[in-house]
Amino acid sequence: MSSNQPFVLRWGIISTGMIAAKFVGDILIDPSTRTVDDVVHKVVAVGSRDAIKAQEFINKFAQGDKSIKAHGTYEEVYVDKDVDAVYIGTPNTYHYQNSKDAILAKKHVLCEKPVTMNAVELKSLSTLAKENGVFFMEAMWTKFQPLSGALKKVLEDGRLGPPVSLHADLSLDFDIENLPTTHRILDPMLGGGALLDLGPYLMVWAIMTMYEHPDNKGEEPGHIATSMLRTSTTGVDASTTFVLTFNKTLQAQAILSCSITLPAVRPAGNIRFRNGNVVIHSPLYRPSAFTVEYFDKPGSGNVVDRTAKEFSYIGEGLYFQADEVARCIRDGKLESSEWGHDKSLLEMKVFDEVRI
Ligand SMILES: NC(=O)C1=CN([C@@H]2O[C@H](COP(=O)(O)OP(=O)(O)OC[C@H]3O[C@@H](n4cnc5c(N)ncnc54)[C@H](OP(=O)(O)O)[C@@H]3O)[C@@H](O)[C@H]2O)C=CC1
Ligand SMILES: O=C1OC[C@@H](O)[C@H](O)[C@H]1O
Repeated sequence: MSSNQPFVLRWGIISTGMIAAKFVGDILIDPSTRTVDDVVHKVVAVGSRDAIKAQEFINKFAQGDKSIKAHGTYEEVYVDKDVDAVYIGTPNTYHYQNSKDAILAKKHVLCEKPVTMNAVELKSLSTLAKENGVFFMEAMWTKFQPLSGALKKVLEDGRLGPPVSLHADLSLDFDIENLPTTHRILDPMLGGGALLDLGPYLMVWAIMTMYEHPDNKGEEPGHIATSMLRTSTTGVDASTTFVLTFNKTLQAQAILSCSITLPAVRPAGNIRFRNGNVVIHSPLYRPSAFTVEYFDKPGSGNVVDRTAKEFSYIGEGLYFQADEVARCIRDGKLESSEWGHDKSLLEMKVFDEVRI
């Protein structure tokens, strides 16, 4: 329960890469700027494989705050008694081991997407987190943006009827011809490729529009079809398309594409319902707007009512997921009800099947 004093969550940051910097920049923004007054975030430690890098990171992204400890190993963060929760921003293939080490040290964990490399790893972490009584969540920040909450309300009010199809495309041109093959997006040893990098966002849209839809009653897709194009250099997938067919309680398909060699498509998502459409703006990981269209009668395609909803906030919007972590920990929850282990597990199971 909230009291007059905000709940302070003390974070330890694992790694000093690009997204760790953005995460720290965001959680240090005054929560009142997003009308949040019940939780606040404090960075108390940064861990890098190199202590000098950790200190440089603090100087650059946390205004050189002298109260933040710079650790030269990740292990020092896990055992730091001042740390409540650990944020993991390492490459994909390290998520399992880093999360496991943090959980065994009894730290709560927010781990970057994709949470693990496969379903087996995730199941093991999920069990371990529960055994150790700690909160564990994939950093699926899109789910916690205000736009996602607003869309959920639109879907739940029932006026659109059941979903029929979702076409979603998240493409980003990484200019892979000019990247070293050791870059995280190309290197199989770091979990490179379009599916693992961009696929989690496609899954969040399929989950929001179909898996979570009240008419779906929690059923997983009954069929998955897939196709991949691989890079000639390292063999990771350059472009992947997969189709999830929800044929148990819904009669609906999510047609999902991602690419690391193509520019973004606009709009990035189109959800079709019996009674209308929802158009999602690009980029799918942080859309700033969606448009809801209603038909004159079911199935007609004749739009008679159109409403655009726009969202803006300062920073990147990575703090909304951190607020969820803080509230769950404050309230003694081991999982988020919005992005619990079941949803990450569905993502991992789908990815396992897509890669067969
Ligand atoms: N939510 C989002 O919007 C985004 C999420 N991501 C996710 O974040 C993760 C990291 O991506 P990003 O920040 O772009 O990656 P970077 O390459 O910029 O940073 C990764 C960091 O991980 C640490 N690290 C540990 N082991 C290795 C290794 N063997 N090789 C390279 N780095 C290593 C390093 O920190 P140190 O040297 O300090 O130990 C490094 O700085 C990925 O899982 C990705 O999917 C990425 C971009 C955006
Ligand atoms: O999570 C991500 O979102 C944005 C992209 O820039 C990035 O490659 C990806 O990891």
